Amino acid sequence: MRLIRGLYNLNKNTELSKGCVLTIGNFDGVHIGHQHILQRLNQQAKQLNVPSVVMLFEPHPREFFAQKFAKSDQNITASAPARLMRLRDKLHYLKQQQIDFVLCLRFNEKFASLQPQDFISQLLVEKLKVKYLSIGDDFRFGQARQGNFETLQQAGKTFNFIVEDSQSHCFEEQRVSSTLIREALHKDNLHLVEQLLGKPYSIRGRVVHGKKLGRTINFPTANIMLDRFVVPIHGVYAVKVNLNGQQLQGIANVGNRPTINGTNALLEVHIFDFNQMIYGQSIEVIFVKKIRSEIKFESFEALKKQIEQDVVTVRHYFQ
Ligand SMILES: Cc1cc2nc3c(=O)[nH]c(=O)nc-3n(C[C@H](O)[C@H](O)[C@H](O)COP(=O)(O)O)c2cc1C
Ligand SMILES: Nc1ncnc2c1ncn2[C@@H]1O[C@H](COP(=O)(O)OP(=O)(O)O)[C@@H](O)[C@H]1O
Repeated sequence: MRLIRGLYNLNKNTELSKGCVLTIGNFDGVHIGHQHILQRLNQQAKQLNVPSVVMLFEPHPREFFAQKFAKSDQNITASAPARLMRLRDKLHYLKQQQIDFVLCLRFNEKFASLQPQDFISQLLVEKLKVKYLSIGDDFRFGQARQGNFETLQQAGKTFNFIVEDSQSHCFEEQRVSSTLIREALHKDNLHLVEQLLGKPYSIRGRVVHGKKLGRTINFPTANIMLDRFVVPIHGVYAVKVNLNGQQLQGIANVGNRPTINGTNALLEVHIFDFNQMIYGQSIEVIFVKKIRSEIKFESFEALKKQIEQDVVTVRHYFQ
């Protein structure tokens, strides 16, 4: 899979010169609904003998508009939903789905105000030479969200490309969506989350240095920075850790660490029966079961006692 960032870099890929099959969306979570769409897209790619392309936007359009409204009127508390995953994780799963190209476009004022017809003629027809487009029937695009599914169907007839409704996928009679998964995470129903995602919920990242306090209480924790990523989970979890092809067990905390007056959100994992320096290495933390919420303890000593208990709980759970 190849990642193309920005339209400028599109022309450099000769493989795309004979056209493509395309789908457009945020693909937050790359859940089982998305997977159905991507499988169908790949089928069409094979049939038409062109590469498959996923077009996505950074920031997500809802994040862009939320920020824009927040700036223009301080009284409006606009907010976009927390993402299920960062771009790096999304790309990992899109690669697993054997997508040929991901086209990641910056969603800005200029893009938001494109006329629907320009989006179609300049982007879909001229640049991408789309042969087949899979899109939800609620998709809106272009200035003031004027473009819709019918606009694209009409354009398909004019410019000779197929437009297909990507259709909702249901799980136990509920439409699978990123919102449904966020709700299940909120209720700590990690089992349902796994069923909807088609894989367990996890976060990948590089281990960074922290305050070096963990080792003083015999609970060294590998820290993953979450930066601007507003995580949809919070608290203490039984986890599995993938590190260099090995799967280990451990316990993790996602939060601000109020006991030590932490300010930024962090993912910290103490790996069981493990004693190696792994700073700078990439790990994947798989969330298996929520143990408790994060608490502000009176002292670091009290926190240590609680973590000791948590470890007993998690070890017992894994047994
Ligand atoms: C299993 C576990 C549970 C934790 N629970 C809390 C908590 O409830 N409240 C809190 O303030 N910090 C909690 N922490 C975070 C600790 O404050 C943090 O790991 C410790 O300060 C070490 O930080 P360092 O890695 O920067 O040295 C928890 C950490 C772990 C590993
Ligand atoms: N069992 C373990 N679990 C997690 N990290 C460990 C473990 N044993 C050693 N380490 C190493 O120690 C580091 C964490 O120690 P800690 O004192 O918490 O420092 P920091 O504040 O930098 O995270 C990890 O980044 C890792 O390199």
